[in-house]
Amino acid sequence: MTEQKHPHTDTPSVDETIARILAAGEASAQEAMTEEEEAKRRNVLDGRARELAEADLHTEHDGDQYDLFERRSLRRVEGLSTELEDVTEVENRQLRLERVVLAGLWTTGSVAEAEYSLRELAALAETAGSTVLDGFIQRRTHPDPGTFFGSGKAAEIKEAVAELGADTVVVDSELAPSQRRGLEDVVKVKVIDRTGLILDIFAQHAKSREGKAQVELAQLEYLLPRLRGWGESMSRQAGGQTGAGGAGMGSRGPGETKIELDRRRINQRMAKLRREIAGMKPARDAKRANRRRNAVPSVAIAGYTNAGKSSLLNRLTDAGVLVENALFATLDPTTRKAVTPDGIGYTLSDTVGFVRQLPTQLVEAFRSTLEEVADADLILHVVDASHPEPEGQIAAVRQVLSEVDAHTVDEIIVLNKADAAEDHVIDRIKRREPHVAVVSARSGAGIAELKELISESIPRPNVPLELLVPYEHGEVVARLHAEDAEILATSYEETGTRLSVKVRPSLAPALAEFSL
Ligand SMILES: Nc1nc2c(ncn2[C@@H]2O[C@H](COP(=O)(O)OP(=O)(O)OP(=O)(O)O)[C@@H](O)[C@H]2O)c(=O)[nH]1
Ligand SMILES: [Mg+2]
Repeated sequence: MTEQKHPHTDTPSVDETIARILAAGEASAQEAMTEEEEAKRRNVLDGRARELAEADLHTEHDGDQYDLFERRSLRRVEGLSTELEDVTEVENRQLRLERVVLAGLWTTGSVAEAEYSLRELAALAETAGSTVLDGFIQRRTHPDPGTFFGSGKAAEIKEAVAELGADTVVVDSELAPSQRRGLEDVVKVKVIDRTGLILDIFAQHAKSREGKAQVELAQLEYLLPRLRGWGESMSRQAGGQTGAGGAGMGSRGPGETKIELDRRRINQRMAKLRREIAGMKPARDAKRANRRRNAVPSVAIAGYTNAGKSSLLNRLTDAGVLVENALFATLDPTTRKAVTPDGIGYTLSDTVGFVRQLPTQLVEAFRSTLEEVADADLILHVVDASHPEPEGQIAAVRQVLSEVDAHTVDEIIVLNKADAAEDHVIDRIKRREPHVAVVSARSGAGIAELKELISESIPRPNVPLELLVPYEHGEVVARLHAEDAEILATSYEETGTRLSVKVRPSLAPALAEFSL
């Protein structure tokens, strides 16, 4: 990511930027910290920034990663867009983020939490293809109703924007439409919020027809209530009809007609998308029903974005799924066949990553995809153990899981990136969680143990049978080996092969004639 990022020598590096974010946070925190604490926090920040900048490392299990090549070749090139003459031109559905300034409000919790959140916003912005120039945190109990930040901070942001030549301010919350507009009027460049940014990344990464439809639906849902803001600016542009005239006049002006037209078009488009998405469900349901009929256990991989879900899928199945050190690399679920060490087959699905404040529009639009997680026999909840605050990520993931009714499914916490994690963090989580596996998808450490744990945790064949299979029916023995049967004992007698097995209920009737 770094190679195309520094067209000017005076462009600050990400590390410098992140360091400044930290400095700003510290200034507002007014907390005395020991040197040691300070050094530790600084490392955490540096590490994060480095991590997203460093070249990706792939294992042989990740395959050729053709998608990654394609995605890289589509990355935005800085400096191609024309400056906005008028901020009211902002068009939500095609954000052109390039040189951005981040700003967040710190209302509750510790300063560290506010920083994690802003640092994550920096990673999100980078994933969307922009260069992060600076970041601000304001300590304030309530957002300003007009401009979100207080007037002093808003002016400071405006100065930074002008000085650094930023074209966008990204706010680390969801803004009310009027606040977004109010802040834009102060800083004079476009303002987008966290939700808009996440939607933009999803739009860039969606590949399948279903994924694209889901993202578009979420974007339109986000846009609809914000239309009024855009409409007002349009009529303002058209000559100020809404100016001093009050609501009556504004609602009858040409701008209003346009809003209504837009609104109707958007509603029609949303209805069409909903129908399309619903239309894709039967194929998925059929697949699921088929799996259920054959009693193939299903395991879903879920977890925070960038936790290593795709890497783990590749490690467990050699699937060659896209692995990228970017947020929301995977949007389209991939399902692969896997087998336990003792030969029981199961399906393993990779899913879209979660994030704090995952836009509700996305949870809704992706509901059909996420329902597969709820339908699984087991969830592998992958956690980046090298992250400074894994517990916060676990909580955010569980929040989304409960929104899609997946919180009752059996769960194994898979502490990934053990190669880069600190032991005390791993110990801390192990003490708190009942089912934990510690692995490194990168090095392969702990993978064998995880496979055993999966094997013990999925529904196993449970109908015990004693069979005597005549030698001329060798195909039956072969089938027992190939199908999901657990072979407990085998002996060879005069009249045939004697087997003590456990099979799935669906297979038992076919074996009745050989039963003892
Ligand atoms: N150090 C270390 N890095 C890892 C490990 N597993 C994955 N990574 C890295 O973490 C980054 C994210 O990996 P992915 O597998 O794409 O993560 P994901 O959870 O699928 O991410 P999304 O699809 O974006 O939600 C990549 O740069 C991986 O190389 C690990 O065990 N150790
Ligand atoms: Mg992934």
